[in-house]
Amino acid sequence: MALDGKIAVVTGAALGIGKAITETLLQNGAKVALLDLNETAGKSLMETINKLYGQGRALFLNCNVESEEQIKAALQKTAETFGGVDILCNNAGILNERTWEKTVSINLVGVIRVTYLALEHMSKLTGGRGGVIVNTASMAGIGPLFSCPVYTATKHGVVGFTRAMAGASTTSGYGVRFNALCPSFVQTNLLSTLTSELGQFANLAESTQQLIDKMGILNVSDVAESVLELVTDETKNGEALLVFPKGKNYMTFPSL
Ligand SMILES: NC(=O)C1=CN([C@@H]2O[C@H](COP(=O)(O)OP(=O)(O)OC[C@H]3O[C@@H](n4cnc5c(N)ncnc54)[C@H](O)[C@@H]3O)[C@@H](O)[C@H]2O)C=CC1
Ligand SMILES: CCCCCC(=O)/C=C/C=C\C/C=C\C/C=C\CCCC(=O)O
Repeated sequence: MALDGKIAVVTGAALGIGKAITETLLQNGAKVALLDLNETAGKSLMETINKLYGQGRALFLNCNVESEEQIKAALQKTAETFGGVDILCNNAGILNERTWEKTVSINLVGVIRVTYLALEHMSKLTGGRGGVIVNTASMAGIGPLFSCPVYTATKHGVVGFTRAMAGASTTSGYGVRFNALCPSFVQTNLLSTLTSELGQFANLAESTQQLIDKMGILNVSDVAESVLELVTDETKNGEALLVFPKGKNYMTFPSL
């Protein structure tokens, strides 16, 4: 899938991995709607984008993925401004084992909520052009992080949702591919604030740090390049792409 002129929506676009995904999609010719609840960071990124790419390639929309109303409005504005939606990157996420219901609401329910509302614009069954959805899960969507059981559960949920939606799309004819991105540890605010967010599992902070030291840390641009692969390679549907500092590979699941 060539990206020239394609229209992308990225959630959690203002910082971290979402910011890098946004920059990579822009560099490859897409127009991007940046959805985030951090208005200060979102507007600042827009200023940079406008200087680099000129006006009209990107649009910042203040949107909390917990709000159906705000998501609907953001998708409508994107479709009106750019002329549809071809690519969705469900990337917004938090790690907080204290406010664990919020973690579920953003990381898992948020992905489902944005996906269903975006499909109204993207699915060929409802007048869309088809396209591709990439969900940022995590390697914790494949294996357990002992210090973050709820975060782990949400990411396993995202991988399962992505694979089931890929099958539903193929069988029903949405014309939309679905893939999950599963990075190991990435240098962002989420990782640097980790120790204060573990709640009742704070005693496991040290063993988690040992795991981080052992696995190493990715930079956001490596992760964004993997998103580009999942977006552009039209053979990929229902995949979970594992991304490590030393390389990447597609997860093989047991066939049932
Ligand atoms: N940093 C890491 O080591 C890894 C992160 N991930 C996942 O990558 C995704 C992005 O995380 P990072 O860039 O590391 O985090 P980050 O904290 O650097 O950035 C997250 C962005 O999402 C936005 N956001 C948070 N809640 C939101 C909401 N309710 N609605 C809209 N926007 C919201 C924030 O304002 C921020 O701009 C998350 O889903 C995370 O679970 C996956 C694997 C590793
Ligand atoms: C705890 C920080 C979480 C940062 C964000 C994230 O999603 C990173 C995940 C990276 C890798 C974890 C994946 C699987 C766990 C593999 C082995 C688990 C060993 C058990 C343990 O000590 O936790």
